[in-house]
Amino acid sequence: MFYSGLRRAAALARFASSSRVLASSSSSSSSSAVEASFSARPILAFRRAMCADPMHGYDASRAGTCEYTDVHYPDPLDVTVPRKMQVADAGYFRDFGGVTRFSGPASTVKCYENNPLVREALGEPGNGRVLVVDGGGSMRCALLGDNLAGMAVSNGWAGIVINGCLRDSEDIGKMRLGVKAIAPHPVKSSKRDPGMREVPVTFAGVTVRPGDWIYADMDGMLVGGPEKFEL
Ligand SMILES: O=C([O-])CC(=O)C(=O)O
Ligand SMILES: [Mg+2]
Repeated sequence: MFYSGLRRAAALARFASSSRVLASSSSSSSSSAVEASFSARPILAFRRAMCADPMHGYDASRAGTCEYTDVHYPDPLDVTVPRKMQVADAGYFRDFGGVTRFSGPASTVKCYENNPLVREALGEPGNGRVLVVDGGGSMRCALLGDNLAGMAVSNGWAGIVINGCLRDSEDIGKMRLGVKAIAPHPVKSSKRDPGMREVPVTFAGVTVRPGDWIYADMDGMLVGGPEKFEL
């Protein structure tokens, strides 16, 4: 306890002195991009200072769901405050991919216990998109497996979010792909009923329209609308 208190105090002192250096040099014409980003990003600069401590191994440049909600989801209890983001219900998804932090514009599939359109979508160039599959929350079969997930990786999809199940979860966990789903299930889905592409889908307390930006990490999932957010 005592040592961690000292460590924190040292990190705070480093943060204070680095902010003084940056503040005094920011008036000069030689301000670097780092200094510019410091003034725009005090929270990230603070994290960077904390990270100078080798005991803290977290990512100093993180801009994840917590930082986005701090800025764009101002008062969680005041329902009259306008929101720029929707936040998915807690505990709805589990992370299954080898990547847990991903973002991109959504492409959507709506289907029920059938996955031909999931295959069709993942066979297209992903260009960093996130495939959002509303499988109606069925717990009776899997809408994604290792073959389809492998196609997603090869075709450049950033991630897949499934309101339903997947299989081959051990293999998917080794892939360079973000995947959120409800649960694993060993049974594959039918191939008879295609379902629908690029329609609005609603689950986990959020509505995703095609083109909406998805931000996902281990803390949750945000839907940011058609405009991409940068911190
Ligand atoms: O084929 C399916 O429907 C799911 C599957 O197992 C895979 O993608 O490997
Ligand atoms: Mg399989």
